[in-house]
Amino acid sequence: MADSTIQVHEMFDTILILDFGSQYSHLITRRIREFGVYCELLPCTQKISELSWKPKGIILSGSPYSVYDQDAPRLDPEVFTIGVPVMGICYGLQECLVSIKPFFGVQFHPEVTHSIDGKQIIKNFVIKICQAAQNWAMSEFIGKEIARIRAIVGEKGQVIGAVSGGVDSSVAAKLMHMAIGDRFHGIMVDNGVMRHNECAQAKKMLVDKMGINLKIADASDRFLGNLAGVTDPEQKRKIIGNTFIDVFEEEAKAIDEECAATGHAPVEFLLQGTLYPDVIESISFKGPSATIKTHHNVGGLKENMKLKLIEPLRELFKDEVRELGKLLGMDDELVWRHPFPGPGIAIRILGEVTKSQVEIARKADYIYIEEIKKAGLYRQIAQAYAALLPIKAVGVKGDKRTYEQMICLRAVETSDFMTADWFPFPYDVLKKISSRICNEVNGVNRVVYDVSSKPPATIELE
Ligand SMILES: Nc1ncnc2c1ncn2[C@@H]1O[C@H](COP(=O)(O)OP(=O)(O)OP(=O)(O)O)[C@@H](O)[C@H]1O
Repeated sequence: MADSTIQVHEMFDTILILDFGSQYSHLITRRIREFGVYCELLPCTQKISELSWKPKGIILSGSPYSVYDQDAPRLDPEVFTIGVPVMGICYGLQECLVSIKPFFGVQFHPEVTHSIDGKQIIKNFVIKICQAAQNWAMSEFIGKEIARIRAIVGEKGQVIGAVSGGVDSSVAAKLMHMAIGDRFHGIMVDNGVMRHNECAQAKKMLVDKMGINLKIADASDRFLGNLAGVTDPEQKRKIIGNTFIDVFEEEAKAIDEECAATGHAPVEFLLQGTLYPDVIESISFKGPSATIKTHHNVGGLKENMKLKLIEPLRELFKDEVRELGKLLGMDDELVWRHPFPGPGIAIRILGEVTKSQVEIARKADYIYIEEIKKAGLYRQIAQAYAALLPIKAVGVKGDKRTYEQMICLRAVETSDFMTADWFPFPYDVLKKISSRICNEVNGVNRVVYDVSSKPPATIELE
């Protein structure tokens, strides 16, 4: 993003959290945002003199280190000289003690929900002591972000972006549309392994209702052609990833040529729906010798695309993106959609991915999700899908013996997708789903429910 443009921490009073590597540091950020104050997390190695902005207050996080460890991370002493209140948590508190400067501190984790009144302690510090304004709200963010995008892109700039139909890229695309209209060119790639009606629905919502300039590139035959004969999960992912890049780059080139032919500026920017957890993951302190990993959302786009990244959601958490989606007029269906992997149904069909296998998996998945929604359980479940197991078993339909494949249902509850439990469905719901799938999906005579937690299983099958 261009350095000269105004950043979010310049638009809102901001609390700075310096991260010493505690696994809870991101929770401090969440807690502060929850009571309407903007905050950002930076690694503890951040030099205060190199900050281009002034925080309203600084919080020093905990750490897996002891302050007595030889390679323990050290605080920049300037933290105490810029005239803002400082609060230390655990390790952060001990760092303050070493510095013998005025500060506030606690020797426990107020940010975790188990700490009684922990949130209140943080709130008192941020609002009463730092006097930070409680104006961090998505309704405020929209206008400011649109102004920021306009400043970055300029009067004539053209932007492209991959839109999956998921909440992140859709919200990012909508913001772009509001900021620069049809100078944003969205590309949705139909990879042949999307869910039932997915592209048509996305078109209805994003193009017809929200007015986003979105092209749906039908490359389904190309993807399925490249996947023919492939059964290895990693191979499948790789093929889909590479095909995606090829298609996206071809479409981007076509848009660029069209811009040139119509006398418009060339495409200079690439929109990405990166969220704050990705940013935290890439910048948080992982020890003195750890290298910093950069996160790329649309991974693998070739260097020679030479596009500047534009990431309007990079300061937001998922629930903030959902709130934004609602404010921007997206319906609940889109805002609350379960995550869907880029390689789509291809990794939910074990073995070879063919058109007919995709049809079976797609239909079963549609019925499954429809019944989950009817039972009012969709929002309680973090992710649910039907997978196709290419093993055959004997069954009987009508008076006839069948020898057909199996559908495996998966549904999990989780707050962070790092660990997950299988969802305890009421029996009658499972019964209805199973009966509908066996009756309505040709080629299937058995339905099983996956009762494995993560770990040792993963949420997806491949
Ligand atoms: N079929 C597709 N067509 C166009 N872009 C896609 C497609 N699948 C994935 N992408 C792009 O890759 C990004 C990462 O995909 P991923 O499946 O990890 O979704 P995500 O990060 O949860 O975001 P979203 O909520 O937008 O789907 C998407 O945000 C989008 O930009």
